[in-house]
Amino acid sequence: MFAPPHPSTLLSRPGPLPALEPLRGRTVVVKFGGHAMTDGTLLRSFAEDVVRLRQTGVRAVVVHGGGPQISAQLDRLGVPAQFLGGQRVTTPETLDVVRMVLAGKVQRELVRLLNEHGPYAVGLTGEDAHTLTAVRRYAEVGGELMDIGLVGDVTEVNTAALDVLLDHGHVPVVSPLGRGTDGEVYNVNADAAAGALAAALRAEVLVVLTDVPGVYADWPRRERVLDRLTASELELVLPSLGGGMVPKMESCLRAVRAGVRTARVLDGRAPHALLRALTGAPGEAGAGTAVLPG
Ligand SMILES: Nc1ncnc2c1ncn2[C@@H]1O[C@H](COP(=O)(O)OP(=O)(O)O)[C@@H](O)[C@H]1O
Ligand SMILES: CC(=O)N[C@@H](CCC(=O)OP(=O)(O)O)C(=O)O
Repeated sequence: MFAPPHPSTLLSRPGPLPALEPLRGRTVVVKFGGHAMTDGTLLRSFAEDVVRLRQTGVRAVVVHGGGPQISAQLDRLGVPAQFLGGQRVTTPETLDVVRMVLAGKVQRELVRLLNEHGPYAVGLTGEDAHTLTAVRRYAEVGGELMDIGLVGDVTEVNTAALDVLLDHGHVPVVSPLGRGTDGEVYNVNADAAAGALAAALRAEVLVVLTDVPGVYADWPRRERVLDRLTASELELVLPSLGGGMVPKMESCLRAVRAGVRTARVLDGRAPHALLRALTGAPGEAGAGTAVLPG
């Protein structure tokens, strides 16, 4: 069986990485979930991988989450965190904290780590330059539509600012917030933001880094991970998925249906998980679940 190259081999020489050559000039959207941001070492290893993509001429876009980090901050402020249908109930007060944590803390930390390697990263939120336009979404609970506040669905993506940054060799780091045409700012699920961006940018690959090795076939049993699914197979599997996996797989489906060649969901808590995923083949250790056209 193929053994993925050890990260130290991947990173022993600085500069372009030959194994990434097929992606040169292509766009790769990486969603880094809050549950995968376990410690500083891991954030550093993630930043190294993204820089490696950039150094190989890959147009890399990072979309970050931060759900657990938002909940921790709300807890510190004594504001209860509440989710309905997998989305955070977002009052105006909660939105302030969401914006503060996403754009002021998580995004800043990623930008700082990426820029330790060179003048690469530029942070922005979906509000900037109308990158993400959103409309209020309601949660469906037991067949009923519930008001969950300032939570949005992405209806439009304007890639103009991202294109300029990518054309100049920058790595955009995008916080999942959206601008409403009604003058509101909306809290957008980070998986949904990443899927919409991957689709609009016609990315080659969407990588979703989370805290499970991929999609478990018999959830909630954690025995067998699916190594690949076509978009049509995924449509059949979607109703069996739970919790946080639903928006991830909906986003992968949206991206692949829009022309993205591969969407992958994998465990981002292993060092250099991103490079391993992009340089290995489906089914290999650490490669996660691949969603393919068809
Ligand atoms: N079929 C499934 N396979 C794997 N994980 C699943 C499945 N269904 C639900 N999950 C849950 O989805 C979680 C990942 O989503 P989430 O907690 O939102 O992470 P993130 O912060 O990375 O977005 C997993 O930890 C797991 O509990
Ligand atoms: C509407 C909604 O739920 N938004 C999310 C945005 C952050 C996110 O999605 O972060 P993860 O990827 O780490 O889960 C939230 O407020 O938690």
